[in-house]
Amino acid sequence: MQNKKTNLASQNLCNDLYSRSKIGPLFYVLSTLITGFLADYYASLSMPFIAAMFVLVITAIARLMARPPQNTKDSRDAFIKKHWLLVFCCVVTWSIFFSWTVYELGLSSAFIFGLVSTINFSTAIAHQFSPHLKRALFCSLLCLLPTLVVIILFQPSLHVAALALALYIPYLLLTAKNSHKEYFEHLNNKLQLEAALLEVELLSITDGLTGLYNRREFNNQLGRAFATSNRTKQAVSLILCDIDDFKKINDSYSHTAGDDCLIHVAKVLKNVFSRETDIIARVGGEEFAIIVLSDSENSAMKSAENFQQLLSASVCSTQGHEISLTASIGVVCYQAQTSIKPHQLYDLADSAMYRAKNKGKNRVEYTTL
Ligand SMILES: Nc1nc2c(ncn2[C@@H]2O[C@H](COP(=O)(O)OP(=O)(O)OP(=O)(O)O)[C@@H](O)[C@H]2O)c(=O)[nH]1
Repeated sequence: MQNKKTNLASQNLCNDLYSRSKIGPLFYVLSTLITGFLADYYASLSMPFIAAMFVLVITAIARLMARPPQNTKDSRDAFIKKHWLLVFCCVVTWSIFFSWTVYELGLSSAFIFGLVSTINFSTAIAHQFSPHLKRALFCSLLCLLPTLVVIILFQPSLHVAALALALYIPYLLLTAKNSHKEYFEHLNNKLQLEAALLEVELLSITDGLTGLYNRREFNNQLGRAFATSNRTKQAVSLILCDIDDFKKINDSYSHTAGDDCLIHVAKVLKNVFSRETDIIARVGGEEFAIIVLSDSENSAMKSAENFQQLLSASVCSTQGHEISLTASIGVVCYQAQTSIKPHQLYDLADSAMYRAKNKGKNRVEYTTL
């Protein structure tokens, strides 16, 4: 269960990293283009500008194309590492390009535009990628610090901008930490809700005592089996089985012992009807139904007889008693070409089962269509 939750969390982290990373690369490319235009790098065919554009376009394509894997934890971990490497590449490229622009031009329209872009990028990284807090903070600072250092060392006229940037850093660190906390609170709630929904879904289709399907789900499954049979032209057999003299068991040993007997019957049924396509349901108090797909009439009959013999040869040990059980069983086989409805098949199996009761119980009766 814990493992499943960890897997779901890691899949969510992967998917979120990808979806939050989709738009960012385009802005790096756009901002570099505009800064380059404002700085007049087009006319001078500036090499740092061309190199930055080249790297940013390539990493943008790589970020968009590397979709999150859906299988193993190792492949998800590898995806996260690779994706972060690409984010790192974008940030370093922009950071070097803009620091160099600041170094070359000082105060200019390219500086103002680039500075706002730098603040935007560092904020977006710190918040959008806050699930991976350390990496997010590292890249966010990597975006800001080189520009800050260049301003301090080489552009004394821009020291006010450096002061604003320096003041922004602690604010960024604190809010990123909050985003990280909120992300995991939200993820935890989401996973808990999904798990609760799954549990409710499971409860709505199973019988609480035996863990088999309940009557409602049995009806759904029978409808589906009919549809499959009509499509594939394979036979569907329906087996109904009713525990004999169950009232006596309850009366002689207690209702709890009766419950244990029902669990015991479910176990024997699971042993006999163990194919993946076999559907076993508890359709009444001491009544069970089995849908056997793609089976010949004979083999469904054989399985039913096998179950009847195994059950009568077994004992249910409960509360210091060894209780013997038998069942009366009715079998009917549906061929796709026969024009009957699922509920009519059920009635036919039911009447076969009552024939077995009337003929002395602990036996299998078969109805031919
Ligand atoms: N312990 C237990 N008993 C149940 C449960 N559901 C139904 N029963 C009991 O199953 C018994 C069924 O009794 P009957 O319908 O008379 O059938 P029977 O005694 O098996 O007799 P035949 O069907 O003729 O063999 C009743 O006493 C119900 O109370 C359950 O979940 N647990």
